[in-house]
Formats: sequence, C-alpha cells, structure tokens
Amino acid sequence: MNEYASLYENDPVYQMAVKQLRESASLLGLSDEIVEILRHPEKLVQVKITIRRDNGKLETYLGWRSQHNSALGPYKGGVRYGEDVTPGEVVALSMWMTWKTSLAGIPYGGGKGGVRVNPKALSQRELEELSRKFFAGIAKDVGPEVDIPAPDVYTNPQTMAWYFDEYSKIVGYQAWGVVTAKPVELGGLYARVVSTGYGTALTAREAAKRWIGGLEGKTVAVHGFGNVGMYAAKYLTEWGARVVAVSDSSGYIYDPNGLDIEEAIRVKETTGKVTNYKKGDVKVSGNHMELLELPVDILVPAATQDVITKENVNRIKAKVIAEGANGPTTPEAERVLYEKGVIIVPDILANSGGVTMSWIEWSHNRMGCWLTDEEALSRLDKMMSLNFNRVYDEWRKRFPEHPMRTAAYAIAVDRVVKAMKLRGWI
Ligand SMILES: NC(=O)C1=CN([C@@H]2O[C@H](COP(=O)(O)OP(=O)(O)OC[C@H]3O[C@@H](n4cnc5c(N)ncnc54)[C@H](O)[C@@H]3O)[C@@H](O)[C@H]2O)C=CC1
Ligand SMILES: O=C(O)CCC(=O)C(=O)O
Repeated sequence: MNEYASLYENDPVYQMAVKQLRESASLLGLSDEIVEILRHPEKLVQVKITIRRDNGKLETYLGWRSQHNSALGPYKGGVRYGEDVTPGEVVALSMWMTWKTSLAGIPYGGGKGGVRVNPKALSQRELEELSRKFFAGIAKDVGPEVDIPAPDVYTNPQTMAWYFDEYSKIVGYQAWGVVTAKPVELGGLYARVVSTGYGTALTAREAAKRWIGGLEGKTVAVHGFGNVGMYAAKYLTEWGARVVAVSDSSGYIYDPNGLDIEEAIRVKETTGKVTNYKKGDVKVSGNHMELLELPVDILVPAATQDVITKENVNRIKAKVIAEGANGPTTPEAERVLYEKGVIIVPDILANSGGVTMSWIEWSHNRMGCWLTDEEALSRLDKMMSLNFNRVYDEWRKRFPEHPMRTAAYAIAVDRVVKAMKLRGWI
C-alpha cells in the first residue's frame, strides 16, 4: 500500500494512534478500506542534515516531515527535536494533528516534523545551522498554502524565525504565513506563546466544573514544565487551583501547600532546571515519573507521549486529567481510568489552543493585519469553551460507555471523511 510504511509501521507510538483510529472507526461504522487510507500519511519526507560542529567536524542528522491528511486544508503541525525522535512518532503526531484541526473547526489538515538530535548538546550557532538546513531540506514540500510548521518539543519562536528567514530567502519574498508561533517582531503573537497551556488549563477548568465541583482549591500536578506545562500551571493558579507539583526532565518538585508558580518559572528560565526551586517546604526528586502518582485532584501531563501506561495506571490518583501533551495515555490505561470514573480531556481537545492560535496568527498575517493579545485570547477562549461543551455533550449523549476521547474522535474523523468524500477522494 505504501512503500514508506516500513519506516513507521512497527513504532509503538504509531500503533497507539492507529488503535485509537480503529476504535473510533468501528463505532462510526467506517469500512476497513477507509481506515486503511486514513492510517497512512499522504506524504513522508526524510531529509539528511549535515552541519559543521563548533569543533570543526561534520555531523549528519535525520529529519522527517509527515503530511498526514489535507482534506480540510494545508497540513499544519509542529516540529520537534529530540535524540529519540522516530519517523513512527512523527507520523503518529501528524495523524493526531489531522483530528485536532478537524475538531477545532479550523481550515487545516495534519502534519508534523521531527529531527533526531539532542538539542541540548548543540550550541546556538549549531542549532541555527541545523534548523536552517532542515527547513531548506523540506522547503519544496511546505509553504503558506501547503504545509505550515510551528514549534513543538525543544523548538521555539527563535527556531521559527530561522525557518521563516530561510524559506523567505529561498522563495524570494517575505513568507509570513509559512510558519506560526513566530516572534512578535516577525508577525507572531505573544498570545501564541501562552495559548496551548491556556487552552489546556481552560479544558481542565471546564472538566473540573462538570466532574469535581469546580477548580477552586483543587490540587494540581503538572508533568513537564516547558511551554505547555508552564502556562497551564500559571493559568490554573490564577483561576483558583493549587498547583502542588511540577516536573521537567531533571525531576520534580512537590509542596502540598502549593508552589509559587512565578518563582518556579523564574528558576526554570534562569537555571534550566525546575529542581533548583528552593522555596517553602519543597520536596525535590530526580524521578519525574513519580509526579504522575501524587495524591492530587487534577493531573496535567504536558511533557511527552506514553507516560500513563498499564505499568503505572493503578497508582494514578487524579480524578481529572487534561492532556497537554500529545499521546500521554495509552488506550489500555485510558480504559482502566475510565472504569475508575476519571475524566480524561483528550489531547486533540485539551492542547488544541496552540494550533487554534496559530490559525489566528496565520490568517492575520495573510490579511496583512495584526491583532492584540487580548483580542486573540478572548477569541481562543470562546472557541475552546464551545468545543469543550460540544465534545462533552456528545460524549454524555452518544458514548457514555466509552472515554471522552471517543466523542472527540467521532466528531473529528467524521468531518475529515466527509471532506474526503466531497472532494471525490473516496
Ligand atoms: N508547544 C505547543 O504549542 C504544543 C505542544 N504540544 C505538546 O505538549 C508537549 C510538551 O511540548 P512543549 O511544552 O512545547 O515542549 P517544551 O520543549 O517546551 O517542554 C517540554 C517539557 O517536558 C520535559 N520533557 C521533554 N521530554 C521529556 C521526557 N522524555 N520525559 C520527561 N520529561 C520530558 C522537558 O524537560 C520540558 O519540561 C508535547 O507532547 C507537545 O507535542 C501540544 C500542542 C501544542
Ligand atoms: O501551532 C501549530 O501548528 C503546532 C501545534 C502542534 O504541533 C500540536 O498541536 O501538537
């Protein structure tokens, strides 16, 4: 069926994405033939990136861009850097983007990119060379109307500035719309920096209202204190919850009386490690996975995929989980949590604030006008609140015997399949 399938087919993250697709397809009554089409990306680009290290030696890295589905519009999704990045993970993430943009009701398909590199081992100059060469490598396959990358794990607005500049040089015009989450000086919105965490906090707040009597005074643990986790923690604190634990790859900090989130952000930003936080009666541990098992009301996994699994699921105590990360919960673990009465706001809903804000940035860039952060966040708030309620109501009405993800998939996959039919693809 697909000559590149051997690159991703055996990857566990990819298999998890396919399992989720199959489960929703069977409830939607989709044929195996359609599932077979949907489980493969439309295109998978692999690029070789050779850079000169600061020590004078040449080094080569591999990068991928997976373009999963474009029935609803140009491919959209971030690019991640990491030493364990695999093509299977990138394809899975691109499939999740297809469902996410569809559910969000924005005119995009799904894409995702990744480079297998340890970004912490590179200097800023080396990172710039790597980023420019990666983007030059995929330049023929992206574009403001074709595929619009954005940041993900270990990439940020600076990375987007390099991508934007490299692409603009190649095409010979200022291609504002080729990437989103750009720095404010280059047509970006500060609101995009906070948007994914803001949206995750918003869905946690809405779920808490419906499930555990509201957010006020409830305890929260946030796994991953990067772009998503940091702002989720900040907004949940502002809205009355007590964030008691946060982690990064160096470990976690825990204070049952509540952490000072502004101080945790300052420590993370100035020292690179949240475990350097010293305030109050804080407990510090080097094992970030333990954070997931703390006695809290709300858990926000916001680091990476595959962290809530059959290994630790029986030790999870939270009653509300809002998936800031993509794919943090395996289908087996999700079923166990569902049986225990835990509500999981699925990733394609809980972390859709980022791509929705990207769409706001991109559409304004194309119109040549700029928007204030207040206007942008209030628009995001309306869109995500509406979407949360739509999915929640659909869940309770049509799929109460399945996790909430089922309702999100039903809406998302159905819209993509309808668009494919309308376009005459299937
Ligand atoms: N940045 C965005 O706008 C969006 C990000 N996401 C997802 O949110 C998650 C986090 O992304 P960002 O906050 O952007 O990344 P980031 O690079 O800003 O932060 C990642 C955080 O997780 C920790 N981390 C990374 N890999 C880890 C691992 N293997 N084990 C434990 N901790 C680890 C890091 O130490 C850091 O604290 C990812 O799953 C990403 O795909 C989803 C939607 C949008
Ligand atoms: O803003 C974007 O396009 C990136 C979003 C993304 O990568 C994600 O939602 O996982």
